[in-house]
Amino acid sequence: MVTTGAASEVVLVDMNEALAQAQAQDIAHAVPFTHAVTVRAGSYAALEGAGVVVLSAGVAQKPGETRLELLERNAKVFGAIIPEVLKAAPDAVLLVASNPVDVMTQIATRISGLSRTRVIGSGTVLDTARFRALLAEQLAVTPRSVHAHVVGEHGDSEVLLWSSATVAGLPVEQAADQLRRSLTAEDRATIDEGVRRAAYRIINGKGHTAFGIAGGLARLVSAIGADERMVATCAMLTDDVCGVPQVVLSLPRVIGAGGVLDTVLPNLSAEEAAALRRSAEILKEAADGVERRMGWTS
Ligand SMILES: NC(=O)C1=CN([C@@H]2O[C@H](COP(=O)(O)OP(=O)(O)OC[C@H]3O[C@@H](n4cnc5c(N)ncnc54)[C@H](O)[C@@H]3O)[C@@H](O)[C@H]2O)C=CC1
Ligand SMILES: CC(=O)C(=O)O
Repeated sequence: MVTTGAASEVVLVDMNEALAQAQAQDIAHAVPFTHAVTVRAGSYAALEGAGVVVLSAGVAQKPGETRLELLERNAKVFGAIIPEVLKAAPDAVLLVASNPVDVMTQIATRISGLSRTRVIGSGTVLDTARFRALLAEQLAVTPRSVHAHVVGEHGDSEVLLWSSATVAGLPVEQAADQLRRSLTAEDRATIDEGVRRAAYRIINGKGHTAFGIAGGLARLVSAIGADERMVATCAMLTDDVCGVPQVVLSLPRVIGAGGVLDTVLPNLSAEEAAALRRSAEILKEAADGVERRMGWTS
């Protein structure tokens, strides 16, 4: 947020106060090279007046662990922090990053009691970025010129929408032909694996992922602050996805002041629709299970 000027003030709140202080100081020392942003650590009370609160507290995956395995532990963390956040910043948009981000968005919606449009999960924003980056590399163009989306779970069952992916208005296969680049079934499988398994690989190498999600969250904060009506694949509680009712997952959403302003359902091939339905079923089952175990439903 500091390097892009997404906010004028950034406050870090963490149960580890010494860590929050140290991070805030370190980041503040980058400000002379970036934008006019103030950065500080604080208690929940310091969130007063915040337009957006990013929820990223909790535990992260260890090497080999799936995102869904974090569910129980992070649900308890949200039970503790969301009431505190809302006391200080009752009008903020909640932007959820903690994993499993889709189900955590459902939990945040329930605990906060806010309108579903004000509780956004970063969802597959990062996977969409990874898809665009890998396709761009394959086609030798900049990722900004690749229009492609990942929908469904931010996790193992996510769905890469190859059928609607375009470059210069052309389906990617035709663009690859004109650009004299290979895009065989094998290339596509490599890209699919590269997107779907990216977090596992990065966590194996450095213990956590940070830069990609930071870029995505900062971009979403800008879009909300400036009422941009930017389309991004964010997670939100949705009435029906391919026949699965009341499920939180990612679809292209219009993001602006106040949160999610609208949702667009892309054209899906039969295979993509079946995969999205499967992803919705997995998330629904995980969310229903944690709601039962936390005693929120009978
Ligand atoms: N949505 C996405 O695309 C991504 C999500 N993540 C998720 O974000 C979360 C955080 O990841 P990292 O920053 O790498 O982990 P981390 O362990 O470095 O940071 C988590 C922080 O939460 C704090 N915390 C824990 N319980 C708390 C409580 N009750 N109140 C206040 N603070 C509390 C800890 O003190 C710690 O500093 C994880 O769930 C991770 O899986 C990480 C990267 C990408
Ligand atoms: C950690 C995580 O969810 C990611 O980098 O995709």
